[in-house]
Amino acid sequence: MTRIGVLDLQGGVAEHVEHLRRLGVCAVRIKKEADFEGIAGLIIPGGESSCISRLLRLYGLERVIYTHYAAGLKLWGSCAGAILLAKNIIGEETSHLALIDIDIQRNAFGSQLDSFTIEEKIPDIDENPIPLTFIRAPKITRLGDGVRALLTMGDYVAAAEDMQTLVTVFHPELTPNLAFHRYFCQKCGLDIENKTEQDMAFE
Ligand SMILES: NC(=O)CC[C@H](N)C(=O)O
Repeated sequence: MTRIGVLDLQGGVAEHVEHLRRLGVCAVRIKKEADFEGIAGLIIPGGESSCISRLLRLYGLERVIYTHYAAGLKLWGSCAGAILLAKNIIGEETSHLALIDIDIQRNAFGSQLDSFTIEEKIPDIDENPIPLTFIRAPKITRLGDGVRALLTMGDYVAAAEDMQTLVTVFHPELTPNLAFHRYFCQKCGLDIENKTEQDMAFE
């Protein structure tokens, strides 16, 4: 179980695969049930949550995710992925996978034009500030029991986790920084060396 899957239906797949590769982790593009074999974690990338949700159902992958989740698969949803994993989407009647007890508000910052990148220190993730890119990002507005905030910003939470699932409303895969990918791989039980980004750039 040393591989990490990236759900490859729509959205920012290649960027996650590249970040995992830079960490020396075997990344698997997940398109069908057989691809889940031997993965310790699954990244659900950013993109368009309604589109990814439709494709998940079309290809029968919701059931496969539930089965593997029940067997211990770790999950990370970035942006649209976080929306897909949330138990409750504000203003919508139904949720999608509903595997982490949070409320989330879609498109909470406005349109694509209101995208931005900031740097924040997130002590649980890395000792150095991490660049965070928000693109039509949601806001996490409630955390349920067993869910803890990794980054709170004013009136919303931007990153959170429970025992099995990590959610970020921003896109670590769109910056050169590897801290969130390293953290997720460690959450999945992978033995990631603590190499710096500079070390890896010269490999
Ligand atoms: N960058 C993103 O993943 C945007 C998410 C998108 N606004 C949605 O609702 O799915």
